[in-house]
Amino acid sequence: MSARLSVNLNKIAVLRNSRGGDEPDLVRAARTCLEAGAHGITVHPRPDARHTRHDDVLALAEVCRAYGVEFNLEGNPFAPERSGYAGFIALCERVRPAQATLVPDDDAQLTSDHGFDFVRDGERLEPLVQRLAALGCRVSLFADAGSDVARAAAIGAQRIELYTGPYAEAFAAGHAGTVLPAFAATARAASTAGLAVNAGHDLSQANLGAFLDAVPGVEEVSIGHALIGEALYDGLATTVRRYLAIVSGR
Ligand SMILES: CC(=O)[C@@H](O)[C@H](O)COP(=O)(O)O
Ligand SMILES: NCC(=O)COP(=O)(O)O
Repeated sequence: MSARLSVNLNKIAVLRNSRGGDEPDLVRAARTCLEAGAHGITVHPRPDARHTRHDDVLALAEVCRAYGVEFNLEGNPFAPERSGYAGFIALCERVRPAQATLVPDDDAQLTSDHGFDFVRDGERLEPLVQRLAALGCRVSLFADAGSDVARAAAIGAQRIELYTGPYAEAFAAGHAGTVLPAFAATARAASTAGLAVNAGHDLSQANLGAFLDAVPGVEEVSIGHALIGEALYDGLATTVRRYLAIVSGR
């Protein structure tokens, strides 16, 4: 089984937002990725709208529908709605993404930096997981290596997404081998509990292959920051094809 590649377009939105206006255009970027063979599109709108915004979510959901690929919407279901941000569940009700990935990130965080504590958060997650499942969304929960993933299965999630930030850091420091066993063990525990496994955060062309070789059964990787950065040098379509070459056959 090859892992599928969902391209996160948040960073294109950051560039666009830095000047206002519509360029670079997220819909064009999504089409470019999909025509290059990407299996899906991911965005993670934040309540402060510093990346993708409500209108982006609607437009990208439409593009994914038109291409027959999965739209993966990420967000914190507990973040309160505010002007310009309807709230994660309301957004899911509006666009019914193929996959809703719940992430416990606060406004103050620069980026996502940990998974859920399923023992502590399980009770309040459960009704939201059920609500999203009733909308027809596959529900994936952001999870740290070593977390109690059986509890994620017990509250009705269908997948976990392994938070790979610590792996990327260890890889960059030359000691990926010290953290990979925990990721592999968590993936195996997820699979035993009936959960499929996604992975994401700071994955790159440099570190992706070693991760997929060591961690069994990863079904999808969502990649944005490194991919969009690499695309500045090599072009978006070429970069997506390079990621596809890495994931294929693993
Ligand atoms: C859950 C996750 O890891 C991604 O959604 C990541 O947060 C995207 O990157 P930015 O936070 O830079 O948008
Ligand atoms: N879920 C992870 C994601 O969408 C992309 O994370 P990153 O590659 O931007 O760090």
